[in-house]
Amino acid sequence: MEGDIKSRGLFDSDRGRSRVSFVSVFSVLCGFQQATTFTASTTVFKSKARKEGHSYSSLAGPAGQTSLKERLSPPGIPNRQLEGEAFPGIPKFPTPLSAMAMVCLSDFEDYAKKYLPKIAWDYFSAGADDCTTRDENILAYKRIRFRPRMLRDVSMMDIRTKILGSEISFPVGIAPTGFHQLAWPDGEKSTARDPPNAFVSDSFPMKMFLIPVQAARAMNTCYIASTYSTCTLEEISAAAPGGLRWFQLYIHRNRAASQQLVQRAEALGFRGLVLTADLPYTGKRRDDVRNGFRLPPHMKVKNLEGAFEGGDCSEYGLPPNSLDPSVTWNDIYWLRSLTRLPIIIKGILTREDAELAVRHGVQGIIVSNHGGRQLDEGPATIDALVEVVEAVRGRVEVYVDGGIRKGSDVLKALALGAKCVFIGRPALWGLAYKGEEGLQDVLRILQDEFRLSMALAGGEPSSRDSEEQPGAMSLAGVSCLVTGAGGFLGQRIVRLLLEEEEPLAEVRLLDKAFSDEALGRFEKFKGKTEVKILEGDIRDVTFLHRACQGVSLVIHTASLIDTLGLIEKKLLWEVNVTGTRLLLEACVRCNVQHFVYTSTIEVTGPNCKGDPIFNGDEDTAYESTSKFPYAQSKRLAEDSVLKADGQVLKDGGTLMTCALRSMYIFGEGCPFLQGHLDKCLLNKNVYLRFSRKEALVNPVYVGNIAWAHLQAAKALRAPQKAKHVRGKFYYISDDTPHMSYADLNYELTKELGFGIEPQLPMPLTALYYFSLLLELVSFLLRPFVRYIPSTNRHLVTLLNTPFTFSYRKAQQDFGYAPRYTWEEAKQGTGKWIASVIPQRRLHLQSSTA
Ligand SMILES: Cc1cc2nc3c(=O)[nH]c(=O)nc-3n(C[C@H](O)[C@H](O)[C@H](O)COP(=O)(O)O)c2cc1C
Ligand SMILES: CCCCCCC(=O)C(=O)O
Repeated sequence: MEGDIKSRGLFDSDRGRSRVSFVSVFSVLCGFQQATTFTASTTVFKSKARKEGHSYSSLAGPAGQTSLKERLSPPGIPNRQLEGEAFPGIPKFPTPLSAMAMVCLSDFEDYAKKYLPKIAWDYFSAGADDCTTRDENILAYKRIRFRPRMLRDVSMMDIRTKILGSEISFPVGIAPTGFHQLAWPDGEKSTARDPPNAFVSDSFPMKMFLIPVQAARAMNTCYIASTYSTCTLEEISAAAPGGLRWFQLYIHRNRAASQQLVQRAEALGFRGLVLTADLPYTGKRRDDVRNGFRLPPHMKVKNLEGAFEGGDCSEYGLPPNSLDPSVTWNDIYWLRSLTRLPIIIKGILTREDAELAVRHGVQGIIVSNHGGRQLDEGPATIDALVEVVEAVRGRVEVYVDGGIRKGSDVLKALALGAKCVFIGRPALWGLAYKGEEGLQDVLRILQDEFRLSMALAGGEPSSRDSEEQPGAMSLAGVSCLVTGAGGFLGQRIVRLLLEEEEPLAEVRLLDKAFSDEALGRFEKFKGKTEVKILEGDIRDVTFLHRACQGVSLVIHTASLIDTLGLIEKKLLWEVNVTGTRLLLEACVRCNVQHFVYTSTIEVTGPNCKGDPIFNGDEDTAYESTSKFPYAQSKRLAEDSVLKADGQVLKDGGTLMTCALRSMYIFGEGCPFLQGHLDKCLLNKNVYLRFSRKEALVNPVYVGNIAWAHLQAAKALRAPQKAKHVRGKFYYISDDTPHMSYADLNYELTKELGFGIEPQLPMPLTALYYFSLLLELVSFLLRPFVRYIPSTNRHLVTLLNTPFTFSYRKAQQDFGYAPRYTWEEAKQGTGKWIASVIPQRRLHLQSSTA
């Protein structure tokens, strides 16, 4: 059907716009500035002379099998002390080796430096040439300063994050490093074992930050296993089945060997493929040259055993020149043809390469300079991060490694846009200290420091950009299409868009038809923004195509709402599901980048068992069994919207979407409130009680849910926020007190002298079976007459199940905060109800006469 597009420039004057100023609840966490003095406490690389060290030969015993105690026990200290045994009569701690002595990561460094064989230490600590970049990685962090914020309730902080869809306990993973057996006999098996066995921190002062027990105990992090591991991939994955592992690949001249490695890793359950891009040749590490670095005979690059001919393993365990220096960007396509694993490229330092990485379809970027071991005098990674994050604009995840030695370094990296950081050498020092336990200690200290820094800085780095980047959270100059613009919510969204302090370029209002009242209301909010009215059908592809042309943001509220089963399922599907999918397709064709979908709490429930939820959130597990057509149609539509996130637009851009699951919406113009009011007027000004008092829900005021749409749209446009928001759904409630639906009607109007029935018309169970009976009657009559009962089981459950949700995640991720208080919402709505009473009475009189 051809849509009738009435495109009129409604408003041409900009006077009289009301002022909207948004004061973000979450604001800048971190900025950075140059420090005037360097405190350079990291002198370990330069000034500390080594006192003693093992000789290289002590690593390999007669049969290449020296025991752990022999290998790591420092001269003069009995081996048993390493196992925590006390000398007879001497207390177990403090000793220089007890975990209590290890306070920060440099303690582990000191330990490793002191007790590792010199050749191993030198290999681990090596940087290329003068080690300028290696040291700069650390110094650059010291030049960055926080702008701490106060009084922001940091009593509960959730430090979990997700990388490529997998949750990790805090944003630190283990970078790929070679030859872990040089640090600990079990080598990479110990490293792999660590993350899933991680800990719950009980060290002071972290108790006060403990997040809910289940989350804390199930801690996990990501380990990237190197091609140059001294254990096989099979051994590594068997050591910690189920742990989150990625595999790091160097491409060798023997491509078949590389291909086989990739496929082995995928089959073994590694969940990401990290291609290291910065090592076509090995950088010049002077100490390795001086030491004539070779692996001891009992250690091998086990994953590549047999891949190369000849016994010369003089270049880091493999024959010289076995790496392929001819690798190019096109090899990403080759890798893509070998595996379905997400590809993460490691070693990116410039915006140009970041753009190429995105264009070649990688899923993640690790900003890295290989710990300063490759090109010397390139940038510190934390400095390069800023440039890469800007270039990537939220299209793929960005991580960083190099120089992270403190929890506050992690916070800085996150504040500057990294999704997660990786540690290289510190993990090796932990291993050298006590194998997997030592690595756990390193992670625990880093985690505690991170949490403490975050609390002291005043909150989460994800929220840093709202004040920091002027314009980042704005719709200035945007062309926006609002579907369902003539509806109760749509109208309010349009009003807020037109009231934006920084005007949009254009707002297109799409609906099947607009009432004159609605058009009149829009007129009131006229401003600088051009407004176009588009009347047509959401199922009309041509109409949608024209509506989306030249638009960069779509707010899709159009939907048929049906709690009674009044609407034919086919029509409900066509509008709610097919209409949404057609609109998404039109967005892809017309290069619309941002899409906000109005979903509903009914997508979640309540389910037919009436399982309650109190103060739930996006992570609350719930069996959503409702087959009610409206709920189902919204669930499918929401699913399509969230799955569309990341779709490539016709011009090569990316579609970014999110969905807002709205609570029941009340406010001026609410059709449901009007329906209840009519019944109340007919019942001698007493509201019917259709929900029991205990069935607490938290409805949302229309001004607040409309505001959430604008906030979500702004967040999708701001790269720092978009990465958190894209592809996600959010519950949107506000500070309306929790009460039953029936009590809401009463609360809004009690000042007008209305009352409410004290009880349900019959006990809840009876009401439920009565509804079932009516449904049966309706079913039996269907061949003869269409009878829609006034109640049904779904409605009884919906109205009588406690179901409340917090808006905390929306607040965290995109700074949503209700714009109107409950008092304001109540007053505005109450006034509106009062204003419509006379005309409703007249209407009722005439229709009952
Ligand atoms: C001893 C050592 C071995 C390394 N081996 C690898 C490797 O096999 N593959 C790789 O991609 N990066 C390797 N790297 C680089 C690390 O993945 C990481 O980029 C670097 O260590 C981060 O710096 P940091 O040590 O300051 O944390 C190695 C680094 C070190 C120190
Ligand atoms: C021939 C390349 C050897 C690399 C060994 C591991 C590594 O990346 C490193 O930096 O060391």
